[in-house]
Amino acid sequence: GKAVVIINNSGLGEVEMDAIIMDGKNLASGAVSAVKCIANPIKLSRLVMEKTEHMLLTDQGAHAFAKAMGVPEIPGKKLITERSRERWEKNLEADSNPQEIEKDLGTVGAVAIDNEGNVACATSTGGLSNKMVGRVGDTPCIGCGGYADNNVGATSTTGHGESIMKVVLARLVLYHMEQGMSAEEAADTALNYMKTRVGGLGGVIVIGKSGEWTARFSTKQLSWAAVKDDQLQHGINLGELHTQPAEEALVAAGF
Ligand SMILES: NC(=O)C[C@H](N)C(=O)O
Repeated sequence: GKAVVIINNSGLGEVEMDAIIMDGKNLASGAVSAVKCIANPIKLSRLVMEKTEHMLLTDQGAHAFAKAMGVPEIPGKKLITERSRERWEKNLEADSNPQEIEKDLGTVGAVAIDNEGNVACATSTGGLSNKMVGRVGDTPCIGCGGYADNNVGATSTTGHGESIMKVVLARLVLYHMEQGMSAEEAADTALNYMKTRVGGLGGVIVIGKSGEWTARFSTKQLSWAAVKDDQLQHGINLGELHTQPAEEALVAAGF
């Protein structure tokens, strides 16, 4: 059997977030795990990267650091959407399947390249619904939730965290690119390995050092968008691809 779950967020309904950011130029990175009441965990991760000698701060120490840096705390309830609250409640029912990651839509990731060939990645998540208190997922772990190296490219991942950690998914994608695969081939090969080796599903966004990019996933959907030369491309389902001027999309979104 499984270990007895003593403390579970199922009872608390609170949000604990993990995040990472990485700079491909010097392999610097910063991460936070198990933080609550922080509006922008990636910004806090960036402060860990830029203002400390360390790479990952967790829980109480991360909060003390946030306070010292003047990062305000927000009410935890502000981080909870109606949809995620409903899911949490549904997962409390005896016949529920909280492990189902297909609907864990709280993870946000980004990869980028500038005109000097510097790449970077960032990932932020509330993790899996109804997880144990103190459970840290893949997202803040370097090489799992993300990795960036100017010599290869950058990746940000989403999906079943425990599976992602087993295969060190972000670094695995970049490894395949180092071995000569295209970004797309590398993403598919790594995701397929995770599926066949440990039965885990997920998605990755990838950018190569020469600017080629891809969004690939073994889950049913992945919401992705990319901007290049003022053109916006986006999709959700397999094979879905829309293109429009970025300017037009920004106006439509109210910016
Ligand atoms: N939906 C997600 O991406 C969850 C995240 N990878 C985690 O396991 O914490």
